[in-house]
Amino acid sequence: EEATFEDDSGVNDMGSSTRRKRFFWGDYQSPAVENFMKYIGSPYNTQSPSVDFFSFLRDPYPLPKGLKEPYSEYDFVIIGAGSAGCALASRLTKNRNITVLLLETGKPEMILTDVPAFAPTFQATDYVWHYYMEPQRGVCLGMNNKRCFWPRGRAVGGTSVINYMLYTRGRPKDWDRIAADGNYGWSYNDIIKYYVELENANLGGYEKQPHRGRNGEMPVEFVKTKTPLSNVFLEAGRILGHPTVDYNAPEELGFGQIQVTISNGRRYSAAKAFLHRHKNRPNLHILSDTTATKILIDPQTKIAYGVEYVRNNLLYTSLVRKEVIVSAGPIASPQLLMLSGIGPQEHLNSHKIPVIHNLPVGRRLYDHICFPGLVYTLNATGISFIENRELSLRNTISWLQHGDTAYASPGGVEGIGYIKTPVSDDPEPSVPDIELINIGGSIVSDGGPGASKSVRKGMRITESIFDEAFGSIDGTDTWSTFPMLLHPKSFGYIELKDSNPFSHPRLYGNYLTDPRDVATFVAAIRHVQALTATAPFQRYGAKIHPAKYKPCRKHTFDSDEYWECAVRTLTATLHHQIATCRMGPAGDKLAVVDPELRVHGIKQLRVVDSSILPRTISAHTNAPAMAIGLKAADLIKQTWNI
Ligand SMILES: Cc1cc2nc3c(=O)[nH]c(=O)nc-3n(C[C@H](O)[C@H](O)[C@H](O)COP(=O)(O)OP(=O)(O)OC[C@H]3O[C@@H](n4cnc5c(N)ncnc54)[C@H](O)[C@@H]3O)c2cc1C
Repeated sequence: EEATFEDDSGVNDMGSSTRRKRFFWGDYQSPAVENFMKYIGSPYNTQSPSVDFFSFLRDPYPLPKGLKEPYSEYDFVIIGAGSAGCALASRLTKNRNITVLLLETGKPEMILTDVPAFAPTFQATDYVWHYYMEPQRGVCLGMNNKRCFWPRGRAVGGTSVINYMLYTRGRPKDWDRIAADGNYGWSYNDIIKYYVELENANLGGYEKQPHRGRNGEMPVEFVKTKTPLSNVFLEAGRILGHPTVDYNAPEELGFGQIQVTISNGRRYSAAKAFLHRHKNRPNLHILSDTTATKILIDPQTKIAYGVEYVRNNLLYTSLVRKEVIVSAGPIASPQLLMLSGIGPQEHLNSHKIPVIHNLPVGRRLYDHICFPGLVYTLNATGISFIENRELSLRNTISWLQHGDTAYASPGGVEGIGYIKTPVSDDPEPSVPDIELINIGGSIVSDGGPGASKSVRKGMRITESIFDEAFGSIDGTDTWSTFPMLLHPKSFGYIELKDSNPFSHPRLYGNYLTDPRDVATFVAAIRHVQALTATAPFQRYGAKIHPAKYKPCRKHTFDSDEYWECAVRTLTATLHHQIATCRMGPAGDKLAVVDPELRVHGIKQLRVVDSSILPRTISAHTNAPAMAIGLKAADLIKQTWNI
């Protein structure tokens, strides 16, 4: 399969020549999505530019007045306007003498992406990349074709446009361990500065603490509407010795009310926080619907000097005076490096990609998986989120006016609890091995007649597995917590499928290949059982639902073997893939970038996004990605004295 280019070179309106060719690439088609919702993320198809029926609802990023084409040269080109890329672009362009081109495959956000409750729905649209993990024996057994779905955001704002908006920073020890590996400048004391810088914390009672920021662009708040179950979780936690805390505070482990990047009931993406207010900067050019296909690197000098990208079926080249920065996220960043000749030599050879530098790109991948099947029935009605009850016209109007009601809820998540199970082998008491995600409902809450079923669909759970396990309680009042494995021993990797920049790479999760990961899940489930046995939960008659899963029929309900099988059936990722462009000092055999995020062995090229995280951290990865973007801006400014 080969790309063909038809010459259509032109001179742009600024008088500088831009290499511009018509672009065709084999058979790439937008992933098929079956319903109306696809149009809000309007299909992306390189064969014919799609008509965007909803463009009038989107928030456009036009080039500065009078400029019809981008310049042919910039100081920096940033590939990917995601959590990290937006933060970085905002800081670099503060200096009006510095020009930045920000390239993004996806479209700008729109009014519907602002609604927190719709978060799961976007996984059916072209606001995400529809990646699937390669089949792996013994996991994801309950998912369509036994494959786990790995969506990533495809929008100006990246994954922060479609994520669940939970705000977590990680434990101090997580960051200190990254620094101890030789990554100077990445200890907790170094990184907290960037969390404080980005936050505008409005957390009744907590915001005055020294570790919180009040002057940043990103609102961090509590959710306005909660169920009574939110306090039940905290109360039960205290009974079992988990204090109620600001879980983002450095001091102690505990349970806390959820903190979110939502303000006045509206999602705050990285684009909203970092780009909107700066979109008129003449030195920041943002191109949406634009895909970088190659980083241009001189094979002799190993200097990155530009980027090739496709926009409206035309192939462009932009050169850089200073650096190319790859912020395309943990799947696309390693893919783009490999397509550009940086990666494992043998692997690149096998795809006939000329090798510029041999590095272990994509060879390591950590992820956070969880188990969404721990569902409790209750003896009362009207106390949990149920879509059919909550997403009413009255509540829509209230949300529009006051930013409240279930529309403002991040998918029903109400709290987080960090625990250290008895099977943890981490000698450090302050590092948890499980995060409990407290839900004011469960995966059956969006079920029942006419409901969206969007969470189970987002996870790609098959209808038959779901119905057999949960059909009898679908759409009823329930409580649930998703235990998330924070520091898996198992890890995967990424490889190219081929050399087509529009192909999806091959993604290998290797979930639960280390038996200690299974043991941690089982220990977490036992802890939740103890939690729900306490008086606060028993006031509501909380009773575990004995879900029947086809692959687990031979196991007795509630045996360790049953739970292992259940976890292997509903193996759901929380989408925190990291480490595919791992950071590490020179001499670290697994490192792709150095502690200043420069690609080892290549000049003028950095990776700035969640892919650089070398180790798992006890956190969801949006806040860390934004902090990485801000820190990278300081590193780059130091390098160039700007
Ligand atoms: C469904 C879901 C829910 C999540 N929920 C949470 C949560 O509640 N809290 C939390 O902290 N984290 C959450 N995460 C994870 C978190 O949002 C991401 O880890 C984080 O946003 C990643 O930031 P990033 O900058 O590394 O990459 P991204 O934000 O993914 O940005 C990469 C950008 O690059 C673009 N791109 C890729 N290739 C190219 C190319 N070739 N040319 C141009 N552009 C390109 C992409 O379209 C994308 O916009 C969630 C993730 C998912 C998928």
